[in-house]
Amino acid sequence: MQVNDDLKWMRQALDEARSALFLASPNPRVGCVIVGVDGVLAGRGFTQRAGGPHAEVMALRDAARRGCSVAGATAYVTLEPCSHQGRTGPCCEALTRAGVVRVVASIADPNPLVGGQGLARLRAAGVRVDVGPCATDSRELNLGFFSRMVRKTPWVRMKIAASLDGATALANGDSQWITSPAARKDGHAWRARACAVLTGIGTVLADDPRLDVRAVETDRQPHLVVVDSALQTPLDASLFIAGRTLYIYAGVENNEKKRVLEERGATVVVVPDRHGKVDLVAMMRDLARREINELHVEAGSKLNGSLLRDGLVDELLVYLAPKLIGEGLGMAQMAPLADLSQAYELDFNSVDRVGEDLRILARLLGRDCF
Ligand SMILES: NC(=O)C1=CN([C@@H]2O[C@H](COP(=O)(O)OP(=O)(O)OC[C@H]3O[C@@H](n4cnc5c(N)ncnc54)[C@H](OP(=O)(O)O)[C@@H]3O)[C@@H](O)[C@H]2O)C=CC1
Ligand SMILES: Nc1c(N[C@@H]2O[C@H](COP(=O)(O)O)[C@@H](O)[C@H]2O)[nH]c(=O)[nH]c1=O
Repeated sequence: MQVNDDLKWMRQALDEARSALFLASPNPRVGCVIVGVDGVLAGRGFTQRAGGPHAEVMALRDAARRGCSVAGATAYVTLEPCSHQGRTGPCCEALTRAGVVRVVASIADPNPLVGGQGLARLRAAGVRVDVGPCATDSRELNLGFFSRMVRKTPWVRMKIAASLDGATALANGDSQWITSPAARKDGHAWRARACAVLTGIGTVLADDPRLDVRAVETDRQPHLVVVDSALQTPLDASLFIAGRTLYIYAGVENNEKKRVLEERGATVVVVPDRHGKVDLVAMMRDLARREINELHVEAGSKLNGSLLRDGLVDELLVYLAPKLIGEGLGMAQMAPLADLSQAYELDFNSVDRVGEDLRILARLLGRDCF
């Protein structure tokens, strides 16, 4: 009976966590539900913007607002409560101080600053602790955070808009638009959940894109990352948007260009590979240090091909329009394979219709095993 109740309440806590999808980054999306001794919901909440209250504190505040007692209550939290003084106070203390006697956590926190200590502190304070319900869902919702904490690189999702025959642009570079407004709006929702959007200088020069979130409501814009070896980003490019964090990764030192781009508001990071291009592996590590959990790639076929070659892509988000374009630019430029055993293997996670287009979410095999 208790197992069923635990699942029921943890699913509600997960619903709370999903409300933080666009908001919590770079913190994990966490939800909390507090159930009183009478078995009735006392309070619920989810992680706010970075620096704001965590889910547990929001749920305690909600209970206070409703006038519900939490003495003797059980708290369901989708991630181990934090035990450290970060931008906010430790949540395990807030729970014990409020009189919570049992905490059910979906999964332990992969953050080395927390890693089991939150649960240990709760137990030391006499709180009964259980771990496990809905662990897969909680981790999946925070794959970017888990990836950054465990692998020290972001979770990389490559978005591609293509015709049914796999073209992402005409041979002359024109690509606007291949997919329908509904699919493009859906793409904005995927941008919104990411910590950062990444593109290449080829796309910047061809499209002069903004790569921000406009088609869906959000309180937080993802950062933008441009891969631009020779710092060719034009100073009047549309991607310079006041207030947005912009990183430009270069492959060569050029102090004069760096200075003018930084005056324009960008942060220039030089990570050269052997050819004077951007070292994409070093860039990913650097992005993780800058607290990028989920990275949403919207680049052309050259950069897409290099990211795949370097083993940096975790999943593809492909929109397929019911159009045939014929000769054009492909999804990802790759060296010819010698035989089919070298093909990248993926799993189709989901296939949905969005407007008149198809949306395919496909994960490279084994990428989520960390
Ligand atoms: N339909 C769709 O989903 C999309 C279509 N497009 C289309 O794609 C076209 C642009 O494609 P493309 O020219 O391939 O542009 P990319 O966005 O792939 O940028 C490629 C450039 O990135 C730079 N770069 C730096 N380091 C690396 C590296 N390690 N590996 C690879 N590239 C690196 C290179 O320029 P440098 O050496 O100068 O730094 C390279 O030319 C446009 O026509 C655009 O409309 C673009 C995005 C999405
Ligand atoms: N052509 C194409 C896409 N192209 C992507 O959208 C970028 C433009 O973004 P923005 O300037 O923010 O509107 C462009 O540079 C490229 O990365 N996306 C799609 O969903 N469908 C499409 O058919």
